[in-house]
Amino acid sequence: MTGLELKNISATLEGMAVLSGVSFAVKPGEVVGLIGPNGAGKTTVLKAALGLLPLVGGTVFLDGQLLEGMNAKDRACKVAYVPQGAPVHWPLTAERTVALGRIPHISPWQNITADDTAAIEKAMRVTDCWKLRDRLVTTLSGGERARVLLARAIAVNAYFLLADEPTASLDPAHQLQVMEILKEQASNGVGAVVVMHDLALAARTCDRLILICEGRVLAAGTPGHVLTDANIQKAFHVSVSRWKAGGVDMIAPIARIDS
Ligand SMILES: Nc1ncnc2c1ncn2[C@@H]1O[C@H](COP(=O)(O)OP(=O)(O)OP(=O)(O)O)[C@@H](O)[C@H]1O
Repeated sequence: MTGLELKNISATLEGMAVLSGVSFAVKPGEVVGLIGPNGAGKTTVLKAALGLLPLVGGTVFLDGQLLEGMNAKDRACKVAYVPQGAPVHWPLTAERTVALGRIPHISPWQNITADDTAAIEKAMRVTDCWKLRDRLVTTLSGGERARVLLARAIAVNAYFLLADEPTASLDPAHQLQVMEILKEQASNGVGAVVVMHDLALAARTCDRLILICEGRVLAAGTPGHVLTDANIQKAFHVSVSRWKAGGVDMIAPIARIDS
């Protein structure tokens, strides 16, 4: 597996240009943070990388192959997705919800195998939701549901994991845990792209950051290269404070800057 590569992606939604010439690649074994202000186009980038969006320009390659030339089952086995906001539509148990992650691997009319059952349990244990397995997902808290949906994506055993704000509704310990899980997935060869708004968490946990602003890549590279005062001011219209705590570089917004 060589990587997931977006080349010069442009997309228009309801007549409005949403992405313009977005290019970046994710390699197996790295965690890439996708950051940027609300409405910048981060979710749209993930949808483009999943082949869920008609593009007006550009190409997505998965392992050197054109994504649009691959069938849906193949794509779904290779790239897993954690959607934003932990939406759930059916009153399934948490375990059955996670089992949905195995669908791309199951042939029509085939029952789930011991491998599927093992993948489901493993994904639920690493995301700390095995104890929730018999609960209906519709009765779970937002944070519990978010962990179940992360488990569903991990259960796919895909080469790439695209997660849209998987830490958004989590308490501090579970935020750190989710990032640790993504790093552990990466150490096993998975390439992860994670959308996040917490710049300090992104800086300390991602190998690289891509800063999206108004549908374009404003900066890409190491957290130190991307999170400059100038880039943060341009993208987020805030000034930040930086300090070290317990050997960790911290960064927090301190004031809005009117543009
Ligand atoms: N289906 C759609 N039809 C029309 N416009 C859309 C559609 N989906 C997204 N957009 C617009 O595209 C732009 C980018 O949206 P996107 O969801 O990718 O932003 P984002 O960076 O993920 O934002 P956030 O941080 O708020 O989640 C926004 O202006 C949004 O209103």
